[in-house]
Amino acid sequence: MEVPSIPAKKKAKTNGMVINKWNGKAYTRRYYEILEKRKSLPVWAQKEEFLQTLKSNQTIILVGETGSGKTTQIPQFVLDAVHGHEDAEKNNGKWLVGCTQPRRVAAMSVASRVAEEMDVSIGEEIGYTVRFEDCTSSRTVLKYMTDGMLLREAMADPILRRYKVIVLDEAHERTLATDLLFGLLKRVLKNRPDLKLVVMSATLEAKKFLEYCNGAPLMKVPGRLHPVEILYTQEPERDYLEAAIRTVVQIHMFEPPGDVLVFLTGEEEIEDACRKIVGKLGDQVTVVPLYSTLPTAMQQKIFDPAVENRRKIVVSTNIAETSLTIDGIVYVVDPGFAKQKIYNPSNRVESLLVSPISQASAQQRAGRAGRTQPGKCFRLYTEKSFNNDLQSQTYPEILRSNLANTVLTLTKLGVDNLVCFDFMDPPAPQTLARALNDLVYLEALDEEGNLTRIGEMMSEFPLDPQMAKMLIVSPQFNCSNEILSVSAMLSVPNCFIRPRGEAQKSADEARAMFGHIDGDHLTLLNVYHAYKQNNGDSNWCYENFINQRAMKSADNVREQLIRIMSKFNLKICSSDFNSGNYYINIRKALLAGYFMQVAHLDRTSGHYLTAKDNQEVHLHPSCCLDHKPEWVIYNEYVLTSRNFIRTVTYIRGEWLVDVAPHYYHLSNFPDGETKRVLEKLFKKRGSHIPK
Ligand SMILES: Nc1ncnc2c1ncn2[C@@H]1O[C@H](COP(=O)(O)OP(=O)(O)OP(=O)(O)O)[C@@H](O)[C@H]1O
Repeated sequence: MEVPSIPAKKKAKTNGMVINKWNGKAYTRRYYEILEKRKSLPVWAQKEEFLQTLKSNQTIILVGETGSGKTTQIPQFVLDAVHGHEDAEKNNGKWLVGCTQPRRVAAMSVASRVAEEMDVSIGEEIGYTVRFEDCTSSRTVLKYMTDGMLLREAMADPILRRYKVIVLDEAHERTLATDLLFGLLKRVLKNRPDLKLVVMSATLEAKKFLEYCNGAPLMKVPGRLHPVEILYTQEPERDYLEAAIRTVVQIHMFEPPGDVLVFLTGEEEIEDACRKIVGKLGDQVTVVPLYSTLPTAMQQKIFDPAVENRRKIVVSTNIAETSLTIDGIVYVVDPGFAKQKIYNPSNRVESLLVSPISQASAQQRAGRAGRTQPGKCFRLYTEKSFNNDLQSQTYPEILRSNLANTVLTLTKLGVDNLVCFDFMDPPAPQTLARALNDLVYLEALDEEGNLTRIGEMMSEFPLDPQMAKMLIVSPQFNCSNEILSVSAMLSVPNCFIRPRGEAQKSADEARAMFGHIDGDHLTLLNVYHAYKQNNGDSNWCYENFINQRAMKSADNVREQLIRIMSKFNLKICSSDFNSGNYYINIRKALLAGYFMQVAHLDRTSGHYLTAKDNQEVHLHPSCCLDHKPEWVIYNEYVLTSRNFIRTVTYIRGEWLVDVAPHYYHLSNFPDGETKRVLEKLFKKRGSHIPK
């Protein structure tokens, strides 16, 4: 593609008004106000240089400090440069500029900001797509999206035909999807000389990108709009949560007005901190939590302006770490920890563990202050610790993840030889082998590693491979309707509201009413059915402590999954509710997807052991089972003070032999109590014991 020089601004004047070329309307006063601010951002000083570099190169690496204007401005510069003379209407979806973000909150909020800056409506000329939500139209010319969504698009359109320019933002975060996009785009660029790639990163890892994108020019954008003062503690803190709360109180007492952003590690800790801050400061402050499982509308509350004379305190996980501008934030409190994914391929356990953040993360966090005015960042660790103990970069996600989904994606993308794929950091062979193995067990790949018909279908579902498999086989168990509902419920934030204080008991009682004797998956199904029977009534939700927004999302997700099922002519069916098999069929279908996530009760110790890997696990406190069945299936492995399994359902041992004999094949089963029990089961069935 020949990138034309920036077209001279078309000043179609009507009655002295300048018309917005994207929507044909006169610019509002707000547009000009924002434009003045935009022009003061550091990237503006290098707009010409950037456009020239873009014109003469296929790939550019751009590094800039947080707040220099990369995320909001660069895609707009690109848009101006590639814009032909057709307006958005005429373009009719023919071409696009895409900008990826590692996190959905950022993709959504940055898109809104850019729509405001361009004086157009969000979802029209500027849009976003995140998993299960597409806010774009045929007029869209600039699309912000999560990196995972672009990867999905590549599955349907491997050369990303519609894109003229792709901007990979926050590349230094090294998320799994961004890393895969790197490798993929490298191939696509070779086949599409007209496509351009802009890689944007915070300063630190530029060297690595330069080596990887051999020959691409590096452009540096120095400076930021407002300064951020960094303060460290003199001594290490023993309890970071307590220290964070204390710091918030001190900021409130002694610092001038300005809102506060506190980084903590997870939902429970955040809710706990919010309660304690309110306990100490009462209605002098407005405290707003932010974490990924909070429904979108609740997440948006962080952007509500603070009530007059009240300081706003946002308590968030690291999802607020990059790309987000929360107007009014002056102070950042950074205890230096985050939950990070870790994966152990030898026992297939992927879990989240609270660990120290990297220097790169710390800088991103500090960068959330000083965006719309000067700021301060309180690091709750010593300067020495920052310099000596924190790793400079966050360890790439690809090196600490279960890669089953990745392997499925790459296979679908036509990458036959994974070992030859140009990974920036190649994953451990053991992890790749494990992923391949799991996909063979799930029948997504054949023994030669080729995608099967089931694998083809699985790759179309935006779900983990096990859930996709469960959906695909559910018609065989005559319960696809129910499995759709369970999958939808598992894909949205927790539907149970559990307020602190007096209402907690009533909430627990309400939840118990939905409890199903056989476990949590069926409890979720009960909630979904009850919600539908009550026509999604908001009073019903309120009275039953059910999160209506989560339920609405579940409905939406379910519709999307139905569309994918229909595409493959997968039957939507149910067993007779009054038949004895209604729930049995559902539990068997659950097992047909999650047969690798089964635990067996060890009668002597009273603990569960995961099948095959013999890891000791415990039922999570949220589990609704009132007894300990011999065999259970679980949705998630949670590593905290103990190893917990969460969202658990009772299954029968014989079903393992019926539903997944290939996995429970005794020849590759480690010796121990579980194997002995399985041997008995095989014998009881009269089936030949596979050796
Ligand atoms: N929603 C918003 N409200 C007010 N100002 C905003 C908003 N979004 C962006 N800005 C302004 O634009 C500046 C640049 O934001 P942008 O996200 O483009 O920076 P960036 O260089 O990508 O930083 P980062 O890497 O931290 O995301 C912000 O510091 C802020 O001054």
